[in-house]
Amino acid sequence: MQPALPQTPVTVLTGFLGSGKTTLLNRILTENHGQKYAVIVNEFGEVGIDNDLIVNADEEIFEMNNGCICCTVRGDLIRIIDGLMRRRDRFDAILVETTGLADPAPVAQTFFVDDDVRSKTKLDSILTVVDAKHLLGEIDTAQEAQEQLAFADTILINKTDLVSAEELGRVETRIRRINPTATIHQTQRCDIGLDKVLGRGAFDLDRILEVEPDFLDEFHEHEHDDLVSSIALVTKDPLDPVKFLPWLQMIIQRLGVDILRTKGIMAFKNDNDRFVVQAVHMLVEGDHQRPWKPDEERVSRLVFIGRNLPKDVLESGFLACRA
Ligand SMILES: Nc1nc2c(ncn2[C@@H]2O[C@H](COP(=O)(O)OP(=O)(O)OP(=O)(O)O)[C@@H](O)[C@H]2O)c(=O)[nH]1
Repeated sequence: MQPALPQTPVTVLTGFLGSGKTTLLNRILTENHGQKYAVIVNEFGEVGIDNDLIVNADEEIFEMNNGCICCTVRGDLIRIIDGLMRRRDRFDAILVETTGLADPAPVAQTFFVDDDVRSKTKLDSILTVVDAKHLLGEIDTAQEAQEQLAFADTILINKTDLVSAEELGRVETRIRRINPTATIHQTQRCDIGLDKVLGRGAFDLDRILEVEPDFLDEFHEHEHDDLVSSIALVTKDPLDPVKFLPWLQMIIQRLGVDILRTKGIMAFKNDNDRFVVQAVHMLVEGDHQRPWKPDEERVSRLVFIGRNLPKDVLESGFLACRA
């Protein structure tokens, strides 16, 4: 008889839109900790961008774009893990980054209710990243954000540079009302010793059963905020940065309450580098990322995620920024 292989540890990385999950993932993938991770990334919206924002590490990265991970969990996630497990000598642990709008319960549940997955993997931790600046404005309307906190065993209160000590205290108090036991760390740009968040065996099934008594039942119901949708804008024509950047600023100032998240990879005229724009509500960042590769098609992709987004206005404004 073959000796049983050790179960591969899995970390589920969750947190509301724009909280800092990819920032943490990039840290994990670039720091020198001697571990190799297989990464499963799920994102909201039909045009994939997250995969392009993850550092080009030598890791195995799988994208799941077709819908929300918590809804497709029975199919895609199980299939990907099954495929990974056939190559389990190539990595030490698995990271699953969920979309900002995912309920982590069905994701975590996969590691218990599917026999094959359960025998080969072990849920190590549900790690939730929080945007200290935006949490209090979002938490009452976003059921998913509450679920992400309730299920966490470790919480990073990130973006502490954007709030006062008093605001930070209010954020922590609110989190404690939802989850009194998780370990909480405060971070800027998710700067944390990785030994504090990975491989700690922090997941506690008994506690989860207290939060969600039907956690191990086969069909776990969960709800989404159906008003949140995404709009993807794409063009192969180069954009003029002198038109595009002020337009984006203006749109985000005007619609920033409803636009939860903006992400884009832009191809500007006479510019050999990819330009990445990101915004969480009205806070915008933009920078060159890396040169376009010779065989890479120079396509600009911009995704807005939010409520009541005026598609026609966004589309015509975007196309008017062509050089
Ligand atoms: N000021 C500040 N900005 C941060 C910090 N951490 C991350 N950001 C910025 O916040 C934005 C969102 O960060 P991401 O890591 O992409 O967030 P995410 O949770 O992966 O986003 P989604 O996957 O879209 O939900 C980016 O523009 C980051 O540069 C921080 O500590 N302080």
